[in-house]
Amino acid sequence: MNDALPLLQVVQLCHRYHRSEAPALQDISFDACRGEVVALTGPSGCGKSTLLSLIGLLDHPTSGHITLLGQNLSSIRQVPQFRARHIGFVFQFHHMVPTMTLQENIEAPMLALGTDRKTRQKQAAELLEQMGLAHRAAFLPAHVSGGERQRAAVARALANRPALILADEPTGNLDTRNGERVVDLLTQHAKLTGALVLIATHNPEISRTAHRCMALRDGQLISNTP
Ligand SMILES: Nc1ncnc2c1ncn2[C@@H]1O[C@H](COP(=O)(O)OP(=O)(O)OP(=O)(O)O)[C@@H](O)[C@H]1O
Repeated sequence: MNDALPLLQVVQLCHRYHRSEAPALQDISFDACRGEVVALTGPSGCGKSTLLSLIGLLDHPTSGHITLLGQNLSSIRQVPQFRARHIGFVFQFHHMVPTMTLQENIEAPMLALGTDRKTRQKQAAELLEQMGLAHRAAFLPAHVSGGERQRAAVARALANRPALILADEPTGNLDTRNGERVVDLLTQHAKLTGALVLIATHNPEISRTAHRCMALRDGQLISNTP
């Protein structure tokens, strides 16, 4: 892909859920580049999660198109593989597999791509170290703190070194200190790897520290400011 092109291009995106009267998204257009941290803000129900789910190939738009890494998402044949390779997700609730240790949870996305065992173990150990979790590698999610679980969820999202991280209220369930740590880790990752990080949030601190803030209201993009 040409590095001068935006990593993500969203063009006239509209989405209407089955049987709902008002559209969840209306005519959304924007570009975003490698290494950017973009906060997506707006009141509850304005369309933030919907936008992330369309960009993350979890749903199909009613109209408009999205280009990621130079590829129109509607033309992608092997969606699970594309998603696993290029997109990392962080949600408000961690969604870790409860019967797997933190190390195993972090290795899981690499296993899905067929990464060999030695590489998986090495990369998971490095990520655990970066997240300050090396001492928790062999613990089950239920046996660590909420902040540690969420950092492990961030590590899992970064495991395949995706070009795009989609984070939906990643600090919504954390206290201020743990929330800041999660955002710092995502920001550091964007800087080091050139990944684009999109964070849907109600947290004003994230909007303040992001490189750019996009505000939605009633499904429309009402501002897009550095
Ligand atoms: N699966 C669904 N079926 C029908 N309507 C939906 C569905 N998911 C969301 N909506 C509606 O789409 C609109 C946008 O919802 P969305 O979850 O994207 O908002 P949000 O900004 O992420 O909200 P929050 O900040 O509360 O998470 C809302 O009116 C919501 O009720």
